[in-house]
Amino acid sequence: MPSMVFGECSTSTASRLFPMSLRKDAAILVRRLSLPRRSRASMVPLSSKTLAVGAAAPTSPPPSVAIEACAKVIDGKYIAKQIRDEISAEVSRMKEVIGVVPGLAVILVGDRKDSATYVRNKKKACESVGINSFEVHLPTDSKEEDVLKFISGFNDDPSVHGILVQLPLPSHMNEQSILNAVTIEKDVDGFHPLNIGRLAMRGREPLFVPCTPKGCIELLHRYGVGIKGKRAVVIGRSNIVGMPAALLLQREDATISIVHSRTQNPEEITREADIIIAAVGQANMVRGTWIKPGAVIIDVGINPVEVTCKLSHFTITSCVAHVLSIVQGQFA
Ligand SMILES: NC(=O)C1=CN([C@@H]2O[C@H](COP(=O)(O)OP(=O)(O)OC[C@H]3O[C@@H](n4cnc5c(N)ncnc54)[C@H](OP(=O)(O)O)[C@@H]3O)[C@@H](O)[C@H]2O)C=CC1
Ligand SMILES: Nc1nc(=O)c2c([nH]1)NC[C@@H]1CN(c3ccc(C(=O)N[C@@H](CCC(=O)O)C(=O)O)cc3)C=[N+]21
Repeated sequence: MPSMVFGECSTSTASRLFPMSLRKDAAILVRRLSLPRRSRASMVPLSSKTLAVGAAAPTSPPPSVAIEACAKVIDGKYIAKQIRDEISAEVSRMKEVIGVVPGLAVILVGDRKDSATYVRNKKKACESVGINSFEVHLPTDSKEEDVLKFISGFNDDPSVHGILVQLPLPSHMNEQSILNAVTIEKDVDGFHPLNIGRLAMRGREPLFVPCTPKGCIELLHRYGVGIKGKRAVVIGRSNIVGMPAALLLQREDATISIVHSRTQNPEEITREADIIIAAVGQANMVRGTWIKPGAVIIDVGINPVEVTCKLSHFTITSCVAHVLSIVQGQFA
C-alpha cells in the first residue's frame, strides 16, 4: 500500500508528487522505502505543514533533490514490523497466562492467483507471530453448502478464534449468505453486517473492524496525524475498504466526504481534504492539482500500471508488482 508524506517545500504541488513508475527517480522511492529506519521513535510526529502523496502519479517526475528535500514517507513497513512484534509478545503472554494459542481459519474458494497469494501471506504472517492457521482450499465449482459446512465447523471449533472467507467468491455463490454464516465473535474481517452495523452506530462497538481501513487509521495514529475535526475524503465506497474507512474516520471525529464513480468534480472535494484515503481500482486517478498542500494521503489501491523503463517500454506486471510489494509492504 503506497503511502507517502511530503513536507512543505517551495516547489509547486504537482512537482512535489512522486511518480509511481520505474523511472530513474522511482528508484529513490524504492530505496527510501526500503531503508531500515531504526532510529525512528514508535510515533513519528509530522509537522502540521505536511503534504502526503500516495495515489498520485504525475506526468513527469520531479527532480530527485526536491524529493529528498520535501518527502516524508509514512513508513508502513516499519510500523508493520512494530505491530507484528507487539502481537508476537501478546500471543506469547496469552499462551503463558491462559494457555491459549490463537487460531485463524482461512477459506479460499477457486484458483485466483492474487487470492492465493493473499492467503499465503496471511499464513506466513500468522506463523511469524505464533498464531495457528488452518486453511481450507476448495475448487471453484464447489457448492455454497460446502463452504457453509466448513464455516459451521470452524464456528464450533474452540481452537479457531477467527474465520476469514477470502473474497471474491466464485460468482455462483451468494457472498451475503456466506459472510452472514460466520459467527460475529470470529468475524476477523469485520464483514458481518452486525459488525459493520455496530461500526456505523454511535455508542456501539464492533467486535472486529475490516483490516485495511483499520491499518490506515493505525498509520495515522502512529505517525501522530491528528484526525479529530479534520476534513477527510475517502475515494471509493466498497464494503471492504472505502465504506468502513469513512466510518472509522467519522468515529475519530473527522468530517467525511466520500468520492465515488458518480461524483462530479471530485477534485474540488479532495482539494478540501486534510486527509485522503484512496481506495480505487483505478491507477493514476488522483493528480497533484487535486491535493491541498499539507494534506496526508494514504493510498491502498493495488493497480498494475504501464511504466517506462530506461531500456524498454512495456506493461510490466512483475516489475510493478515488485515496486508495489515494496510500497504495499508499508501496510502489510
Ligand atoms: N492494500 C490493501 O490492503 C487492499 C487493497 N485493495 C485495493 O484497493 C483498491 C480498491 O479496492 P476495493 O475497494 O475492493 O474495490 P472496488 O472495486 O470494490 O471499489 C472501488 C471503488 O472505487 C470507486 N471508483 C472507481 N472508479 C472511480 C472513479 N473514476 N472515481 C471515483 N471513484 C471511483 C468505485 O465507485 P462506485 O462505488 O461508484 O462503483 C468503488 O466505490 C483496489 O485497487 C484493490 O486492489 C483492496 C483491498 C485491500
Ligand atoms: N476476506 C477478505 N479479506 C480481505 O482483507 C481481502 C479479501 N478478502 N480479498 C482481497 C482483498 C485484498 N486485500 C489485500 C490485503 C493486503 C494487501 C497487501 O498488503 N499486499 C502486499 C503484501 C506485501 C507483503 O506481504 O509483504 C503486496 O501484495 O505486495 C493486498 C491486498 C485484502 N483483501
